[in-house]
Amino acid sequence: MVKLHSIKELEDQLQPLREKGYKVGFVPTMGALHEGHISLIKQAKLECDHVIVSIFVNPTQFNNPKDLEQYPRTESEDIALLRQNGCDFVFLPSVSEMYPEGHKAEKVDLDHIENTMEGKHRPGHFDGVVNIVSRFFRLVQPTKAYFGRKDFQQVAVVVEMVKQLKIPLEIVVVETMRNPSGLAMSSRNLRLSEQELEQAVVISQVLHKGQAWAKTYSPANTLGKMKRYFEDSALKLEYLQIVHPETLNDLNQYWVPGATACIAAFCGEVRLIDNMELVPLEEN
Ligand SMILES: Nc1ncnc2c1ncn2[C@@H]1O[C@H](COP(=O)(O)OP(=O)(O)OP(=O)(O)O)[C@@H](O)[C@H]1O
Ligand SMILES: CC(C)(CO)[C@@H](O)C(=O)[O-]
Ligand code: BAL
Repeated sequence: MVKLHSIKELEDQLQPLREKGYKVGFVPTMGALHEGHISLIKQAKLECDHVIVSIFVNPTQFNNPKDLEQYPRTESEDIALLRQNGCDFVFLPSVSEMYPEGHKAEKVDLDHIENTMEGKHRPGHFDGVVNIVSRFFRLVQPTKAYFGRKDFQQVAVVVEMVKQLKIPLEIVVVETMRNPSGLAMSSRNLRLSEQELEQAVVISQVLHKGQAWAKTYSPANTLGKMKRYFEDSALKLEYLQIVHPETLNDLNQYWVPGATACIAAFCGEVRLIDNMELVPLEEN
């Protein structure tokens, strides 16, 4: 595996591959890698000739400075894991490499998908995501880029961004990997105590309950039941919404294919997100 720190090194390695017409798969991450990230890399290896992973804790997408400061950083373990899993290149740029003086973010109109859930509760978050992901896409120029469904709204934002900026690549969405307890794998899980790890399971439990209730009740009534169930937990709910999979509008009376429940909650000081499709296609 080749370690790359500068844009010049990146370009020197990738340009010859592009000229030969190889398919390049790109997996952007913020490090503290776990099996969820590895599933993205495995998918990329199946579909592409070369796989490049970036590790960059992007300061512009953190609305909370404490969250940025405490974001887990495990670079040497990450590198070992990437080697074991056959990653070809890892790009580890510095902040000044990604945001040189005079850097201008590309502009995308996210109005309808940004003003809810993560966008609403983390002001500026998706501007930061668009800023860095568009920059990575311009530099890496991958054939395909891989994102986890765990960050459901991020996928919608990136798909919209690629459409508006007309970036020629395919976005591949990979299912959420979970611990045996059901808890969605997440780098921030590293910040949970043993007790919090157990308490956090209520997030996936309420989503599964929602799947069952959705068979009988309307979206609004399902949501009410889910919220009441969650009230008894040790976690503090930030939002729980049932949304249309493309517009991200809240659903009320009627189900649509792909209707998805999205949740953000604090487990102690750690903010966790998860989501689950409540109504699969074949049931509509
Ligand atoms: N459990 C998971 N299953 C599948 N993909 C995942 C999972 N967790 C994260 N990813 C994906 O990995 C990519 C990089 O995410 P990131 O490095 O932020 O990790 P993370 O675990 O989401 O961290 P955190 O949520 O604590 O920021 C994103 O596309 C994200 O959706
Ligand atoms: C896509 C991403 C790497 C951009 O910093 C980040 O938002 C993430 O890890 O999901
Ligand atoms: N995986 C989402 C990145 C973030 O929380 O900023």
